[in-house]
Amino acid sequence: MYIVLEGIDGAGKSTQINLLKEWLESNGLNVETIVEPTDLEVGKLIRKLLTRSDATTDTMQKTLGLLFAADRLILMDKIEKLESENRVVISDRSFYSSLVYQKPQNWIKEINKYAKIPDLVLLLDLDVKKSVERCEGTDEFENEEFLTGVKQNYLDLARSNENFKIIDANNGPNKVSSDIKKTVAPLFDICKDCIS
Ligand SMILES: Nc1ncnc2c1ncn2[C@@H]1O[C@H](COP(=O)(O)OP(=O)(O)OP(=O)(O)O)[C@@H](O)[C@H]1O
Ligand SMILES: Cc1cn([C@H]2C[C@H](O)[C@@H](COP(=O)(O)O)O2)c(=O)[nH]c1=O
Repeated sequence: MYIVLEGIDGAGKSTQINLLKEWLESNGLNVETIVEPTDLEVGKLIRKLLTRSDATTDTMQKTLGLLFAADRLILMDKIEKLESENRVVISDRSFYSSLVYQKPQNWIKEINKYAKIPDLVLLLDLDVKKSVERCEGTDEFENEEFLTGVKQNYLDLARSNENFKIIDANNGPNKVSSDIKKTVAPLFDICKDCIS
């Protein structure tokens, strides 16, 4: 099972991944987490480029699109292997991030054609103002105008992809966590009504 958490910057993905992992493990499942961009060479280069003042220009976005796709491709064999060992793979972001942050969409789809489609995408939907407040502002993407477009792109994707579930990320971390558990529980035959 390949579960992905998506959302604009600061939506609470890493907080919720930790809580979800702990809860699934307490229910007897083996869980492995992964993060995009990775901490491998390409991922490190991406993190550096994200702080450049020209990171949102058309040319740099295409460059980043290619780098994100390459960084992601390295992870695909690892995900397959973990799944074959019956591990639940929870990922912080996926190719859907490229579809909403980079463009043009058809080209992004093409260069990500070998990326694995997640079984479930939990879209943490947060108000853009809250996102900007939560972020440190080190990356060029962390501004209200850019993230307003990204949030809309996510909602459009959620509408056209059945593997998406929208979670209201404006609530406190415990409420967000219980909403996520209720969404995930049926996949593993865990009692939904036992979640507080
Ligand atoms: N539900 C919540 N309510 C209020 N603050 C939260 C909530 N969830 C997370 N935070 C805080 O918001 C900040 C960003 O959270 P987190 O790192 O989990 O988000 P993220 O989506 O992984 O961020 P990024 O996209 O920047 O990696 C942290 O300071 C975290 O403590
Ligand atoms: C995978 C991926 C990520 N991004 C952007 C989204 C964020 O602004 C940063 C990643 O940092 P975070 O710690 O997850 O906030 O990169 C992107 O534009 N395209 C992608 O494919």
